[in-house]
Amino acid sequence: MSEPRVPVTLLTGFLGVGKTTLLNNVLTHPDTGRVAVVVNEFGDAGLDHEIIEVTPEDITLLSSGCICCSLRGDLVEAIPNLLTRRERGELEFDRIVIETTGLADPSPIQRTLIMEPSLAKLIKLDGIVTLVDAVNGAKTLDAHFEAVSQATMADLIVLTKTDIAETAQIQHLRARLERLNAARIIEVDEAVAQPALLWACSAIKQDAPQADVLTWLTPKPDTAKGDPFANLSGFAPSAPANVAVLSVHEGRIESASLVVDKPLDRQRLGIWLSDLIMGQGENILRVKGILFFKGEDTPTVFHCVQHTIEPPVQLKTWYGGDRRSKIVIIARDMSSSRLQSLLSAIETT
Ligand SMILES: Nc1nc2c(ncn2[C@@H]2O[C@H](COP(=O)(O)OP(=O)(O)OP(=O)(O)O)[C@@H](O)[C@H]2O)c(=O)[nH]1
Repeated sequence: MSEPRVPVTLLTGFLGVGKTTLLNNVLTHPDTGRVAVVVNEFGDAGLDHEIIEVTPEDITLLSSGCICCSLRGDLVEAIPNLLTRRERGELEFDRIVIETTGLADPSPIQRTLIMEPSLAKLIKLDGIVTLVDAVNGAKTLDAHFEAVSQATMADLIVLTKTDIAETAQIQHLRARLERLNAARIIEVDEAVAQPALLWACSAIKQDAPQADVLTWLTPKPDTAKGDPFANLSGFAPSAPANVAVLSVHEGRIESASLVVDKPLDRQRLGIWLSDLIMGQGENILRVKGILFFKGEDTPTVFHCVQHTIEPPVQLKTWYGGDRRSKIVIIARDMSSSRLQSLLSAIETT
């Protein structure tokens, strides 16, 4: 059965990173289908909706506030309104992009999109795309936890302003981001040339190709070690020489990962996950994984953000011999040994 829900992409990134510029490039690309845009602007002086180059009817503006803290109610109304207008034939679109304010923490928005019953039946969160400025990104990560949170939440990170950044600056920032998040990192030119890279970048879908699932979970196989899951957590085992000392904000972020050889019990794993989220939800930025359950031929992919568990999805196909479950936790203000011990409890389930 085809997916009736409309895919929604959350486009985030700090103030001035280049969200509107990328969106304009994507919307005018001949390969981009029909996209409805929801723009959230902070304060009364927002102009983004005036400089986005799609027809005004295709843009819904949520102004004077930030959707992560005050305007989630508006979002709950804006999306059904767009879909009603599509049903009436007033608008044509196949996907929705929400451009957040630069100060937005994506996790509460993500929670609204997944958990709000009136939205969950209409839309499917297609992925969180976070833009990071190659010139100013390092300073922004130093100064703003929102920027760290945006980078940590991403299913895909797009480096902007690479045209005016030094090569060393880009490498340095990449290494720093890789320590925060296992998500794939591309440069803005790639996204402009091939906008489809921005879509479906989360692997939470039944027909996700195996390679995409592995990239989503483990984008950087450590070929030197011959173990594709050596970088499972997205954190390098030790800081590469060119990585700056982490900012106080990044210092609050820890991660841990686990690979389990034997098939898991679906019910018990569910209890483990609920206990984790109920007990530690405030601090859990992300849990994601691929799980092989007893008696099931294909694995199940899942992810959670803070208190939100997105409904797990069992993949239709899986080839190859590696049938180990792999789980990553990224959290703030929790030690990696604490995370590791929470994860280890899975092995006794
Ligand atoms: N050189 C260069 N400039 C860029 C790039 N992307 C964006 N800019 C410039 O950066 C400035 C901010 O870009 P916007 O697209 O408005 O950024 P934004 O993230 O939408 O900004 P806010 O909505 O204020 O958060 C503009 O002057 C853009 O022309 C890029 O890849 N390279």
